[in-house]
Amino acid sequence: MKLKFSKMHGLGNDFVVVDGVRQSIELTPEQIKALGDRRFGIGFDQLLLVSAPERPENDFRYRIFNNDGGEVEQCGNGARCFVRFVTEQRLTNKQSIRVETAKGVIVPKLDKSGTVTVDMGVPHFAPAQIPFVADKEAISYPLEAAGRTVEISVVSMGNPHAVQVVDDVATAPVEEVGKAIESHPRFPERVNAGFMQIVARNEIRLRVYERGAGETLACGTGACAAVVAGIRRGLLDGAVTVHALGGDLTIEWAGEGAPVLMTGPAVTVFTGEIDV
Ligand SMILES: N[C@H](CCC[C@H](N)C(=O)O)C(=O)O
Repeated sequence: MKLKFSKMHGLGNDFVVVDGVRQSIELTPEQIKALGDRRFGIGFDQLLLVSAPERPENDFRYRIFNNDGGEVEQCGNGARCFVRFVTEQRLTNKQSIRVETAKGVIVPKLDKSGTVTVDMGVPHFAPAQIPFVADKEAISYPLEAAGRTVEISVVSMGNPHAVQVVDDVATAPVEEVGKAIESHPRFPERVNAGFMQIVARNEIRLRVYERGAGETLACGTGACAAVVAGIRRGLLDGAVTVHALGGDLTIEWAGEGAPVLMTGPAVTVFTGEIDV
């Protein structure tokens, strides 16, 4: 079968985006892993599948697969690429679209300058995916990982994040500690591990060891989770600039019960087709 796709990225977090509206697509986890291989396949951090919505009031459905083949609930950088994709592919002429995900509806908006702002929904702090927080929700928790005790905040943006504050992201043990946190027994569905350096009350540097993909150049939901954790810890306020390895995002959160707004770029590198 010929699979048409776009290769895209949000700050170097890269994606293969597939139109599942005009193509009927069924990919197994093994096929997704093979497509994601950076030597033998196309290569990506995540594969994004665009399809028709289940409810009439929404415009699209959005399925997200890490390059380990596993399906997950949410992807922030992918949401920005999603709206650029459906616009470029003339699947919609709307500027702002309602997109169904596994954990609720997000609303990406493509503005004239090509920047995208996404309402990423309301963060949660005792998600069912992470049972140990359910009965004693706190701002942060001690966690034994890779032979050391770290203090993590748990934030769900639909997908789960464990965020810690470090003195300097450049020297943070992201590979060793991130890997240990990602597959820690306290996270039965695994977790994304964020390492945040506070630069100012409206500025952080962030690295994320992503569940199912390893460290990426940027993580949109990770940036949302880090800013929410920083605000809850009393370290950040207002609109926060997040410096990821691949570039900058702006994250805004007005506090408990409010949605998180993420603004940043989305780039199409090339389109192609491949036999699967
Ligand atoms: N690795 C994540 C999915 C991709 C999230 C990231 N690429 C983003 O931009 O939010 C997870 O397993 O929950």
